[in-house]
Amino acid sequence: MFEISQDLHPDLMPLAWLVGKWEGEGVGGYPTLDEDFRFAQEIEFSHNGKPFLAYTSRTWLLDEENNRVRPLASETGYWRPRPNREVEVLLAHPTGFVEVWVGRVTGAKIELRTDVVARTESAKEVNAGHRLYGLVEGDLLWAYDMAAMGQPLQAHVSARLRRVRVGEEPGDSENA
Ligand code: HEM
Repeated sequence: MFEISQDLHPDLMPLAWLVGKWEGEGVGGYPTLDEDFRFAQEIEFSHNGKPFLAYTSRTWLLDEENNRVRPLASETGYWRPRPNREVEVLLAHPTGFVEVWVGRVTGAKIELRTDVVARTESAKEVNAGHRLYGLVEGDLLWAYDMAAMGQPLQAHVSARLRRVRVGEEPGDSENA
């Protein structure tokens, strides 16, 4: 992630509440899966003074004692604010997808839908997505619905994350 504190670009004001590091737990499932699951998640939003946020998310399967059993999904990309509180998001997934998302920021809520989902020949069938992000009681809540594996758009995962760091951490690069 980016190195040192820079002033937040003014265009980022609608997204400023995301900047920092978040950790928490979530739940997931899908009609094509045998079992629902619980996961741990860490998200980081950072900036380097330019008008976009860099974003990474990592997740781990949780067992009943909240131990991290194995890594699950991860994703990385950029959040690009546009005029009139619109936002464009680019995401890449190690499972063979790249996505272009478009949406809108309304206060401390962001609603996104996929404009484009591209996938490699070996990736599973994912056709569209919808995401909600919101700041609730100081926590980041998010939910992801997907249309995949021949199923209509419906819930796949959702999570509630606590803020573990506000803004940039000076010397971040030393910890990378
Ligand atoms: C917090 C994020 C996510 C978590 C924790 C998660 C977790 C899981 C788990 C545990 C499975 C069951 C199979 C396995 O163990 O790999 C699964 C299946 C799947 N996930 Fe996710 N996922 C997440 C995000 C996503 C995203 C962003 C996409 C699409 C871009 C996606 C697409 C799929 C697909 C297509 C399947 C296969 C369903 C099937 O085989 O029937 N997931 N996910």
